[in-house]
Amino acid sequence: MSQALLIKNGTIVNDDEILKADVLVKNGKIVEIGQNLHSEGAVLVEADGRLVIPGGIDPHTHMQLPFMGEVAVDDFYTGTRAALAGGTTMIIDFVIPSKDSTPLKAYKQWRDWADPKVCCDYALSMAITTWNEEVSKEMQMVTMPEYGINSFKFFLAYKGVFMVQDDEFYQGMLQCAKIGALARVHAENGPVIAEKAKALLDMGITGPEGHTQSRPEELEAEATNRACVLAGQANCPLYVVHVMSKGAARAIAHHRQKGSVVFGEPIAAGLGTDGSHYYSEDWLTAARHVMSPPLSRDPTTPEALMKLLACGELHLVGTDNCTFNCQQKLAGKHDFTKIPNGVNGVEDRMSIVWERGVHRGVMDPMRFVAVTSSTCAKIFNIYPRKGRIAVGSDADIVIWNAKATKVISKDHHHQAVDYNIFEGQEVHGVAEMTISRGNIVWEDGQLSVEGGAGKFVHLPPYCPYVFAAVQQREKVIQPRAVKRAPVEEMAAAKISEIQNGTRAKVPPGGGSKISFA
Ligand SMILES: NC(=O)NCCC(=O)O
Ligand SMILES: [Zn+2]
Ligand SMILES: [Zn+2]
Repeated sequence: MSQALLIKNGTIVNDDEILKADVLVKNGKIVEIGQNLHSEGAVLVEADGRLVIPGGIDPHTHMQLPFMGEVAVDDFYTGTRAALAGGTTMIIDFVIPSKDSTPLKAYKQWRDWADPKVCCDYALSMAITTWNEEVSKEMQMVTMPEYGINSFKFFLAYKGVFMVQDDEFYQGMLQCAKIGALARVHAENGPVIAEKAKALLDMGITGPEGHTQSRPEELEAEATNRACVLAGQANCPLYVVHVMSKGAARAIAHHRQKGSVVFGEPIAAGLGTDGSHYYSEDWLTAARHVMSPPLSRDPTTPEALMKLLACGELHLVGTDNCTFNCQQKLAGKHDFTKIPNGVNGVEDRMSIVWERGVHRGVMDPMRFVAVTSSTCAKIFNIYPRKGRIAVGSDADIVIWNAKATKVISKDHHHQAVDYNIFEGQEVHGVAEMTISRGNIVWEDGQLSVEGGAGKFVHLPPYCPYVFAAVQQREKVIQPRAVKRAPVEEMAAAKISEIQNGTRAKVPPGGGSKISFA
């Protein structure tokens, strides 16, 4: 049981309100919000001049992911500690079964890895990397309450590794719709990328610049559009992970305007830096930025994505945190297709969004809370337990100092990775204190939390925020049969009409509904 906390004189920001009030926390929950609160024995937290916001939720991480022959260096311990230091109190990590595993086996593996190590709360989303009856059944199983999965991710890239074909993706989405789960998609055209990569290598382009040249933005936009079309055909809600380009964002907006239920997730990397690094003459600098889809080569993309987030065309910010040290990146020193894909972000996401969104005047603080926390809680069906400062909500709270600045650097970040793609960037907006489940875990630049302190959060299916419209649509768009007379009768009547050059007579016994004008 955690000690009671009384947060005094702060300004609470939710996604729809800003108010000055005190917040009382007991036993890991918010128990009272009001003016001039007192509580005997509670630890006082002075928040005058600071914002009191719901802890950030990162919807997209890959802690200790085995990928491309390496294992991501930020594990569930270092990764979630770093998250807390940056004001994120919950992550949603991806279970990614290898082609020869199954969803259930992989689920158990991820829980075994994560449960003893996590420092903040976490939930899981399941990737579907193979398609067969068993996988389809296990999808249903893991959406049961004891497992707590309510979303499945399909890769349209990484041919031969995680990629599924369009028909498998479509069938997977039909199953998602049936079991009340959200489909998520990594949208790139895997087969064409594989062709392009081979052609570039044949030309002698082996460096990280080949990574971006093999993955033109059009291939992300094409796959995003295709995914939205197929989701529409399956009447399944869709969530596009790591939206990296304007074209992909445009495809999402286009389908939303047509009535599709589709959400777009840009990531900290795509908002905070760009793809110019791939052309750096320093191989390591370029390789450190290798991720898929690549960072946009268009320098105006980060600001454009931020504006789309601000106006509601994009919805929430993830990180795709999947970190490989320089030594691991060197696996691709002679062949860019072998550079492990992935970058950092889990620690810096909140400050990057504040700096480039709120500080630069693109979005207001309520929208900041929406895109870093509340919308994620709504989409994954845990709102308002998470994502809101409200009585009854979990006490995952950040005391946010909008005036403070920091310079991001690998030298003092808390991640295990030995570089930072935001190196040297000065950001306004800093998590001064992070409270997780009612415990102060980050204060005065110090972390005090142990592995296993975080808890697994079960995500229930059939989230109304995601499913209300598609469920109603399902009723409206039921396939429709036309009632006709038996084809044999019709054929006989037609033949007789043609032979006699006259109208067919009603056959003995009648019964035909065919009318001839
Ligand atoms: N994005 C990336 O490059 N690495 C992590 C795996 C994925 O999400 O595609
Ligand atoms: Zn991906
Ligand atoms: Zn990812």
